Amino acid sequence: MAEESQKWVLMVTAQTPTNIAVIKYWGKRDENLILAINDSISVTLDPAHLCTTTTVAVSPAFNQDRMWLNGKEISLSGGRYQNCLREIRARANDVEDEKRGIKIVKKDWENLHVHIASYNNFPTAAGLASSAAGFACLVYSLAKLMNVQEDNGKLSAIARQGSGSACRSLYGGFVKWVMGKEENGSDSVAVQLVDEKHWDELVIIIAVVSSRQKETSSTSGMLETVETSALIEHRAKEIVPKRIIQMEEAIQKRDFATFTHLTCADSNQFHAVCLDTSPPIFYMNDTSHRIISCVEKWNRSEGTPQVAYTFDAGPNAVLIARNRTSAALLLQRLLFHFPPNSETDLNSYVIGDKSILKDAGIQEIKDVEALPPPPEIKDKVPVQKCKGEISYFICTRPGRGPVLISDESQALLNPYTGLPK
Ligand SMILES: Nc1ncnc2c1ncn2[C@@H]1O[C@H](COP(=O)(O)OP(=O)(O)OP(=O)(O)O)[C@@H](O)[C@H]1O
Ligand SMILES: C[C@@](O)(CCOP(=O)(O)OP(=O)(O)O)CC(=O)O
Repeated sequence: MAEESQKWVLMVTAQTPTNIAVIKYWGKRDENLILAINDSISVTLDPAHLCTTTTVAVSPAFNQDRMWLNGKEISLSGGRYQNCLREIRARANDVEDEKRGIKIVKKDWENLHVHIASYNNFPTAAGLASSAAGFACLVYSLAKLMNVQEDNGKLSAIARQGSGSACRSLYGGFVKWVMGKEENGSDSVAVQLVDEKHWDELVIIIAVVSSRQKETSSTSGMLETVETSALIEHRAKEIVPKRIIQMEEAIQKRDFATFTHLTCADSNQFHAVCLDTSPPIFYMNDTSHRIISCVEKWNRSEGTPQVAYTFDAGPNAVLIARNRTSAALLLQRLLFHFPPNSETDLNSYVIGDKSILKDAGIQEIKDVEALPPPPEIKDKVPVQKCKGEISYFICTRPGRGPVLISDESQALLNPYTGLPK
């Protein structure tokens, strides 16, 4: 280590996407290593709309590992953070910054401490998979800082130990988490099925459902399911393996009808095993059910599916439309059924890729008010409008995997002090 200049701070900043499973992970065979009881498949969401940015720094001046999440210091003492930090440190290599005269040799990493600052550009712990983007970004940025020479597949096995779903955020496009067979989890890794350009006409609309409900965390929920549900074993052993094969084929062929059938069926089965848990776990609420019925009615009336729905451990709907035209028609339907509260402006009600709103012919609130009932419900009275049940919509698309951010102005830590800016 360059003893003469004890004050240097070396930093790396990275950005990592979140992901939504279309074949769900639910249930572990090892709680500590986070090993799943079935394979899962997800789509990575465009980091332009939902992502984590993390800056990691090392300096001989730091006397302990510290982390700030969304500006607030949090403890790193939890087992999941410790497992990720230990696994990354064990793979660290020599790092040299010749210009600044900094040299860290492999064994120095055992004694050097890190500072971590992370920011989610979407609500944390709100059922939008912040832990997935968060742990993927933590592992990816630390690996770059410490010159870890492993590919993203190997890094995914470390991110997995932070949160299972995080392993799938190491890649863009469609990603499979292979559950693996090894007891030490070395073969429980993420693999990219196709990149984000393969099926780029898909449009994703997330309905963030207003909810004051206290939810059961995914971690404890899936543990209770494995312990008490009679259905979960059948799902993991018989149903999911077949669906994984079919889903991979549907993705390769861009077969939207099969994709929709599998995505909706798997989401519904995941919620069915939650209901089969004792005590039962309710993640979806009445609003979620209303969204399902709106989509089901529309898909049925069209003959060919226009949109797939999937729900994680919460009431929020993730709706995957076959193309921009279907996405615009979907948004019209969603805004018809779920108009914003009078105090909410349209600009903050539909966020992300607002061009979908334009395609839907909606520029202002009066355009929402003027929306006619969708034809598939026209003759069925009374038409139900549920004002204020949705907090907001995020329009996005499949996106890329992690990237390094070289623009230092975007770093979250001060380059001289290593403390949050
Ligand atoms: N940017 C981040 N960096 C590191 N850890 C994070 C980050 N964001 C979230 N986390 C961790 O994830 C936890 C939140 O995970 P939790 O599973 O409760 O919510 P979620 O992932 O947003 O929702 P869900 O899993 O239901 O989709 C936080 O308490 C924190 O420990
Ligand atoms: C419903 C899910 O979103 C469950 C995600 O569970 P987590 O990855 O959050 O759980 P832990 O591994 O205990 O951290 C489905 C999925 O993402 O596959």
